Amino acid sequence: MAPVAVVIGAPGAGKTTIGGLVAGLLGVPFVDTDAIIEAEAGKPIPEIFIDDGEDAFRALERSAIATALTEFSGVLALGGGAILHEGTRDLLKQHTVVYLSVELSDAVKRVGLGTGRPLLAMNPRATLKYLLDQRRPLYSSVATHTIATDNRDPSDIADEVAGLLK
Ligand SMILES: Nc1ncnc2c1ncn2[C@@H]1O[C@H](COP(=O)(O)OP(=O)(O)O)[C@@H](O)[C@H]1O
Ligand SMILES: O=C(O)C1=C[C@@H](OP(=O)(O)O)[C@@H](O)[C@H](O)C1
Ligand SMILES: [Mg+2]
Repeated sequence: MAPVAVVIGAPGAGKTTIGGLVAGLLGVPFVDTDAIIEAEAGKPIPEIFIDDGEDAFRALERSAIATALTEFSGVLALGGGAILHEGTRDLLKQHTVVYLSVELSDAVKRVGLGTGRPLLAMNPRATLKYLLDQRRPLYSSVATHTIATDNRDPSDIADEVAGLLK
Protein backbone atom coordinates (compact mmCIF):
# COMPACT_ATOMS: atom_id res chain seq x y z
CA MET A 1 0.00 0.00 0.00
CA ALA A 2 1.05 3.59 -0.61
CA PRO A 3 -0.59 7.00 -0.29
CA VAL A 4 -2.53 8.33 -3.29
CA ALA A 5 -0.45 11.47 -2.80
CA VAL A 6 1.85 13.01 -0.22
CA VAL A 7 1.37 16.76 0.30
CA ILE A 8 4.44 18.83 1.22
CA GLY A 9 5.29 22.51 1.56
CA ALA A 10 6.10 25.23 4.07
CA PRO A 11 3.96 26.15 7.08
CA GLY A 12 0.99 28.08 5.72
CA ALA A 13 1.18 26.47 2.26
CA GLY A 14 -2.16 24.82 3.03
CA LYS A 15 -1.09 21.17 3.27
CA THR A 16 -3.58 20.25 5.97
CA THR A 17 -6.44 22.22 4.40
CA ILE A 18 -5.89 21.24 0.76
CA GLY A 19 -4.97 17.65 1.63
CA GLY A 20 -8.32 17.18 3.37
CA LEU A 21 -10.24 18.76 0.50
CA VAL A 22 -8.44 16.63 -2.10
CA ALA A 23 -9.17 13.45 -0.15
CA GLY A 24 -12.84 14.46 -0.02
CA LEU A 25 -12.93 15.04 -3.78
CA LEU A 26 -11.28 11.67 -4.45
CA GLY A 27 -13.34 9.81 -1.84
CA VAL A 28 -10.28 8.50 0.02
CA PRO A 29 -9.16 8.96 3.66
CA PHE A 30 -7.00 11.85 4.76
CA VAL A 31 -4.36 11.91 7.46
CA ASP A 32 -1.81 14.49 8.57
CA THR A 33 1.39 13.20 10.16
CA ASP A 34 1.20 16.02 12.74
CA ALA A 35 -2.08 14.46 13.96
CA ILE A 36 -0.50 10.99 14.11
CA ILE A 37 2.41 12.39 16.15
CA GLU A 38 0.06 14.19 18.55
CA ALA A 39 -1.97 11.01 19.05
CA GLU A 40 1.16 8.96 19.72
CA ALA A 41 2.68 11.51 22.08
CA GLY A 42 -0.65 12.15 23.77
CA LYS A 43 -0.15 15.91 23.61
CA PRO A 44 -0.19 18.81 21.14
CA ILE A 45 2.90 19.67 19.09
CA PRO A 46 3.81 22.82 21.07
CA GLU A 47 3.92 20.69 24.23
CA ILE A 48 6.10 18.06 22.55
CA PHE A 49 8.57 20.83 21.64
CA ILE A 50 8.53 22.28 25.17
CA ASP A 51 8.65 19.00 27.13
CA ASP A 52 10.79 16.82 24.88
CA GLY A 53 12.52 19.16 22.39
CA GLU A 54 12.57 19.46 18.61
CA ASP A 55 14.83 16.41 18.15
CA ALA A 56 12.25 14.20 19.88
CA PHE A 57 9.52 15.66 17.66
CA ARG A 58 11.61 14.97 14.53
CA ALA A 59 12.19 11.37 15.61
CA LEU A 60 8.43 10.84 16.05
CA GLU A 61 7.89 12.54 12.68
CA ARG A 62 10.38 10.30 10.83
CA SER A 63 8.80 7.20 12.24
CA ALA A 64 5.19 8.33 11.57
CA ILE A 65 6.08 9.14 7.95
CA ALA A 66 7.94 5.87 7.31
CA THR A 67 4.96 3.92 8.62
CA ALA A 68 2.33 5.96 6.75
CA LEU A 69 4.22 5.65 3.46
CA THR A 70 3.87 1.88 3.60
CA GLU A 71 0.53 1.45 5.39
CA PHE A 72 -1.73 4.37 4.42
CA SER A 73 -3.55 4.52 1.11
CA GLY A 74 -5.26 7.93 1.17
CA VAL A 75 -3.97 11.51 0.96
CA LEU A 76 -1.12 12.11 3.41
CA ALA A 77 -0.10 15.62 4.50
CA LEU A 78 3.30 16.10 6.13
CA GLY A 79 4.52 18.82 8.49
CA GLY A 80 6.57 21.56 6.83
CA GLY A 81 9.89 20.38 8.26
CA ALA A 82 9.54 16.70 7.37
CA ILE A 83 11.72 17.05 4.26
CA LEU A 84 14.71 18.25 6.31
CA HIS A 85 15.61 14.60 6.91
CA GLU A 86 17.57 13.02 4.08
CA GLY A 87 16.18 9.56 4.79
CA THR A 88 12.63 10.89 4.50
CA ARG A 89 13.49 12.62 1.21
CA ASP A 90 14.85 9.32 -0.09
CA LEU A 91 11.64 7.51 0.90
CA LEU A 92 9.53 10.18 -0.82
CA LYS A 93 11.28 9.55 -4.15
CA GLN A 94 9.13 6.41 -4.55
CA HIS A 95 5.85 8.39 -4.20
CA THR A 96 3.53 10.89 -5.83
CA VAL A 97 4.48 14.09 -4.02
CA VAL A 98 2.47 17.31 -4.41
CA TYR A 99 4.45 20.40 -3.40
CA LEU A 100 2.19 23.32 -2.49
CA SER A 101 4.42 26.36 -2.89
CA VAL A 102 3.77 29.67 -1.18
CA GLU A 103 5.49 33.05 -1.16
CA LEU A 104 6.43 34.77 2.08
CA SER A 105 3.59 37.31 2.08
CA ASP A 106 0.79 34.73 1.78
CA ALA A 107 2.49 32.35 4.23
CA VAL A 108 2.75 35.16 6.80
CA LYS A 109 -0.93 36.02 6.41
CA ARG A 110 -1.98 32.40 6.77
CA VAL A 111 0.04 31.47 9.86
CA GLY A 112 -0.88 34.69 11.69
CA LEU A 113 0.85 34.79 15.06
CA GLY A 114 2.18 31.26 14.60
CA THR A 115 -0.06 29.79 17.30
CA GLY A 116 0.30 26.01 17.34
CA ARG A 117 3.56 26.20 15.33
CA PRO A 118 6.36 26.34 17.91
CA LEU A 119 9.07 27.24 15.40
CA LEU A 120 7.15 30.41 14.48
CA ALA A 121 6.35 31.46 18.05
CA MET A 122 9.06 34.14 18.30
CA ASN A 123 9.04 36.11 15.03
CA PRO A 124 6.78 34.48 12.44
CA ARG A 125 7.78 36.64 9.47
CA ALA A 126 11.57 36.43 9.92
CA THR A 127 11.43 32.73 10.78
CA LEU A 128 9.23 31.94 7.79
CA LYS A 129 11.61 33.81 5.49
CA TYR A 130 14.50 31.73 6.81
CA LEU A 131 12.53 28.47 6.55
CA LEU A 132 11.39 29.21 2.99
CA ASP A 133 14.93 30.06 1.84
CA GLN A 134 16.36 26.95 3.47
CA ARG A 135 13.65 24.52 2.40
CA ARG A 136 12.49 25.50 -1.10
CA PRO A 137 15.24 23.45 -2.83
CA LEU A 138 14.41 20.46 -0.61
CA TYR A 139 10.69 20.57 -1.42
CA SER A 140 11.49 20.86 -5.13
CA SER A 141 13.94 17.97 -4.99
CA VAL A 142 11.23 15.46 -4.02
CA ALA A 143 8.18 16.98 -5.77
CA THR A 144 6.49 15.20 -8.63
CA HIS A 145 3.96 18.06 -8.98
CA THR A 146 4.36 21.70 -7.90
CA ILE A 147 1.31 23.92 -7.41
CA ALA A 148 1.57 27.64 -6.57
CA THR A 149 -1.04 28.57 -3.97
CA ASP A 150 -0.66 32.38 -3.72
CA ASN A 151 -3.85 34.39 -4.18
CA ARG A 152 -5.89 31.25 -4.79
CA ASP A 153 -8.84 29.76 -2.93
CA PRO A 154 -8.34 26.37 -1.25
CA SER A 155 -11.20 24.84 -3.27
CA ASP A 156 -9.63 25.97 -6.56
CA ILE A 157 -6.24 24.50 -5.57
CA ALA A 158 -7.86 21.27 -4.38
CA ASP A 159 -9.70 20.88 -7.71
CA GLU A 160 -6.41 21.23 -9.58
CA VAL A 161 -4.62 18.71 -7.35
CA ALA A 162 -7.47 16.18 -7.54
CA GLY A 163 -7.46 16.56 -11.33
CA LEU A 164 -3.75 15.77 -11.46
CA LEU A 165 -4.23 12.62 -9.41
CA LYS A 166 -7.16 11.15 -11.30
N1 LIG B 1 -5.10 28.99 -0.47
C1 LIG B 1 -5.38 29.53 0.72
N2 LIG B 1 -5.86 30.78 0.79
C2 LIG B 1 -6.15 31.36 1.98
N3 LIG B 1 -6.00 30.74 3.18
C3 LIG B 1 -5.53 29.49 3.18
C4 LIG B 1 -5.19 28.81 1.97
N4 LIG B 1 -4.76 27.56 2.29
C5 LIG B 1 -4.81 27.48 3.62
N5 LIG B 1 -5.28 28.61 4.17
C6 LIG B 1 -5.43 28.92 5.60
O1 LIG B 1 -4.11 29.10 6.10
C7 LIG B 1 -3.98 28.50 7.39
C8 LIG B 1 -2.89 27.45 7.34
O2 LIG B 1 -3.34 26.36 6.53
P1 LIG B 1 -2.86 24.88 6.80
O3 LIG B 1 -3.66 23.99 5.92
O4 LIG B 1 -2.85 24.59 8.26
O5 LIG B 1 -1.35 24.95 6.26
P2 LIG B 1 -0.14 23.97 6.50
O6 LIG B 1 -0.68 22.65 6.94
O7 LIG B 1 0.55 23.90 5.17
O8 LIG B 1 0.74 24.65 7.51
C9 LIG B 1 -5.37 27.96 7.76
O9 LIG B 1 -6.03 28.93 8.52
C10 LIG B 1 -6.05 27.79 6.40
O10 LIG B 1 -7.44 27.95 6.50
O1 LIG C 1 7.89 23.63 9.62
C1 LIG C 1 8.07 22.85 10.61
O2 LIG C 1 9.20 22.47 10.95
C2 LIG C 1 6.86 22.40 11.34
C3 LIG C 1 5.64 22.53 10.73
C4 LIG C 1 4.37 22.13 11.37
O3 LIG C 1 3.44 21.66 10.39
P1 LIG C 1 2.75 22.64 9.30
O4 LIG C 1 3.73 22.79 8.18
O5 LIG C 1 1.52 21.92 8.89
O6 LIG C 1 2.49 23.94 9.97
C5 LIG C 1 4.63 21.05 12.43
O7 LIG C 1 5.01 19.83 11.82
C6 LIG C 1 5.69 21.49 13.39
O8 LIG C 1 5.21 22.64 14.06
C7 LIG C 1 7.02 21.79 12.69
MG1 LIG D 1 -0.37 21.35 8.53
